[in-house]
Amino acid sequence: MVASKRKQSSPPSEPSSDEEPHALALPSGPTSDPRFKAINDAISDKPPFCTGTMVLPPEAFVLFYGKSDGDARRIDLVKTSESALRHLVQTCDPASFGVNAQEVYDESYRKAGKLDSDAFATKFDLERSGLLDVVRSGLFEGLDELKPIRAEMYKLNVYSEGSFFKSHVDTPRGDDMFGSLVIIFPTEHMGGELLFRHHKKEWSFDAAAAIASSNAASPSIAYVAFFSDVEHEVSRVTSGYRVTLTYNLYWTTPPNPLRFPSEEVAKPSAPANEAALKSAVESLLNDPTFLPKGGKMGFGLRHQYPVKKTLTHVISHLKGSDHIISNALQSLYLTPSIKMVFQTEYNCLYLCDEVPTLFDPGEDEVVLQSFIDNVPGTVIYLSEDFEDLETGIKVKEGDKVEWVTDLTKVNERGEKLATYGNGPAEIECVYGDMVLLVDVGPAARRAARVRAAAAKAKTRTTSRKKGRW
Ligand SMILES: O=C(O)CCC(=O)C(=O)O
Ligand SMILES: [Fe+2]
Repeated sequence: MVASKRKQSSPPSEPSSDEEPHALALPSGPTSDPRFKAINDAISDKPPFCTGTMVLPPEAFVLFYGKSDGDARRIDLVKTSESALRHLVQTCDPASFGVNAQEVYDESYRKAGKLDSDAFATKFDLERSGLLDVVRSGLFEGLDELKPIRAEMYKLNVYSEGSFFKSHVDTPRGDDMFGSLVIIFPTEHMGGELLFRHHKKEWSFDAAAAIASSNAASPSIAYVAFFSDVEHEVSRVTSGYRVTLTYNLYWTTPPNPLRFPSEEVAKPSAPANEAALKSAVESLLNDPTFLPKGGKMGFGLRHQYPVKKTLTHVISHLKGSDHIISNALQSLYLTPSIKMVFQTEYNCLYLCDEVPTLFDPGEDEVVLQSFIDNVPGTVIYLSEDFEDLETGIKVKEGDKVEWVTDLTKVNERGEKLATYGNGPAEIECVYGDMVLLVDVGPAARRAARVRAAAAKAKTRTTSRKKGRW
């Protein structure tokens, strides 16, 4: 079948000549739709990062470094001198970054020194410091605070006067990677704040100021951990030396499940907004005018997730409010699924069940038919009265998607999946824009499901209370 010429009873508006050929025609303003207001109001994110300082024993600040046999040096990053730091800078290589799969050196984008992990050894022991537990509860909420994570050391960086790293995301090094951790040593410096941008919000962290104001009797490091799909940059260092260790953070399985605190032993409370969100979804499902004949609720996810070929791992790796939404739906016996979303020609979205590999980087348009022929998934028509006169395909009532939270970003083309990263993208692992889709069934059947969920929640509370008395 050739790519159909889509004809619609109300034709999609032609982009005007000064518009991008692929200007997004995404479903607009669910956040302002009164039916979805309560849900959107209940979705509040904690910031996508956590920061702090940590007092460490004196040996933790000792660093050995060198690039060839026999030339290793020792430096104590608490008591160091200007000349010792200058030597460290001279030993570093220029730090690169990634534009898609390419490694790039460009001092107008990133100016910093780096040592790979085979050129240094630090006495800072991340495992023993207990910092990973602090990071886990700083980044995650509810039961996710109990999920085990692991860190892999990545690089040592030195930002001397005039150094910076412009806006980027951290390149995924596996589909189980969720974050990055930066340790900033207490070497004197000014500037070099880490700035974050996510969904129209901005934050910054000034590690030098945090260490200075910690007033600890013993020296401390500063740390910042963040979801690595969140855009960030290091502002220009205006004086001194900013010495950092970077780690990639991964989900993992507990090495010894018996040692790991189970839900029964330690149960962090659910995030404060989860109950409000659940009751807002409940009210919507109870509304007989909402998708009366059935259909799907769609939620644009706020984070991106690293993917290789399949998407099956994503549902258990959700971050921030994405995770809270999925939990609320599951507690109402709904089964959300994750789809990778592409905008195609003719005002259509294609929601893929796996990562497509059919892109021709030279193609201007993502052609719907090539998806249909090659990737399992679902066509979503953004116009309600869509009808393809050639094939007779119509939007059926039961196929309708109501976008409950904004679908702000979609993947446009394969080549755009990876962008500016802190290293070259591994071609088989990229960040993707995704949505959470959930079939809600016709109104008549939904009420029973909501009642059953409410009854189950009540039984759970009563039996817990009984146990306690
Ligand atoms: O040094 C920092 O605070 C962040 C560095 C960074 O973003 C990176 O190395 O990718
Ligand atoms: Fe980064």
